[in-house]
Amino acid sequence: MIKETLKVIKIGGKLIEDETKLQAFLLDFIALQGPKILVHGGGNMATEIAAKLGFETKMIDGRRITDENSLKVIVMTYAGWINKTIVGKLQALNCNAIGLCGADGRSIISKKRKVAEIDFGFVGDIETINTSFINSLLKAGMVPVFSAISCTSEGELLNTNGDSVAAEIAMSMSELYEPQLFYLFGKNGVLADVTNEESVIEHIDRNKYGELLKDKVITEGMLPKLQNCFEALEKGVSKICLGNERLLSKTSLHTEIVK
Ligand SMILES: Nc1ncnc2c1ncn2[C@@H]1O[C@H](COP(=O)(O)OP(=O)(O)O)[C@@H](O)[C@H]1O
Ligand SMILES: CC(=O)N[C@@H](CCC(=O)OP(=O)(O)O)C(=O)O
Repeated sequence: MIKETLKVIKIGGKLIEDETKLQAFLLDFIALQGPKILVHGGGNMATEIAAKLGFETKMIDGRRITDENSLKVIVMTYAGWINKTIVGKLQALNCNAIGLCGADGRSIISKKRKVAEIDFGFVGDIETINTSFINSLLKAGMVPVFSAISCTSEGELLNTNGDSVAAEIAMSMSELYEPQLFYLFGKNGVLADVTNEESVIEHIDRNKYGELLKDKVITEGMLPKLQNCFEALEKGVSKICLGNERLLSKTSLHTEIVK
């Protein structure tokens, strides 16, 4: 049976905070035909708000150490201001968006990460995606907009990297669709030299990924983006691309992850 394409798009913090870039992206997004899901981060804004409240932010390998105070800040920032602002803008463009975190409709159930070498605090690793609930929204013509907050089956909200949320949704939805995954962030793609926007690496396979990790070409926020990509390709995601805010509309520079 040929499955319908489902586009899962993740937008990052730097894009969200730039009004012009966000609007350009949203116009491309609403023009996409067929079922689609938007996932957003917002790490930068959470860090700024936490600083204003006098809380220091610690990140390890692109993931936030989330204590009780930072959990409150991130829930308010991601599931509140950012999620509702994006939904409002999409509704203004006649796109029937619905904003969600993992608790809504038990859509993203996670488990608190066990303390190993690092105690990440209130950070969740995703266990199940409620594919039938998400599909019912899609079938009703809605566009789910997910913030990077998951929830345990006991109702505890947990911080979950937005890149992982997007990858897990794409992988799980492959039961029903042929998902494609797009990461839109502040650069033209994965760069061989992070200071040179023209140095986009057009294709990355497992071997190349290993080399890039070994040579520390991929660091910080790029790590969670690429971590799940090869698993996603094995688990039914048919295409994975990374690029800037115009990735959906243009054919110029970007990175594609290949088997
Ligand atoms: N090889 C690389 N190519 C591009 N960006 C990289 C690379 N290595 C590390 N990065 C960093 O990763 C960042 C993207 O991750 P992140 O800030 O989490 O994005 P977002 O929040 O927009 O999704 C880039 O802005 C850049 O600073
Ligand atoms: C556990 C963890 O790291 N969660 C991320 C979730 C937000 C996110 O992914 O934001 P960007 O896409 O803007 O980076 C964080 O709090 O930064």
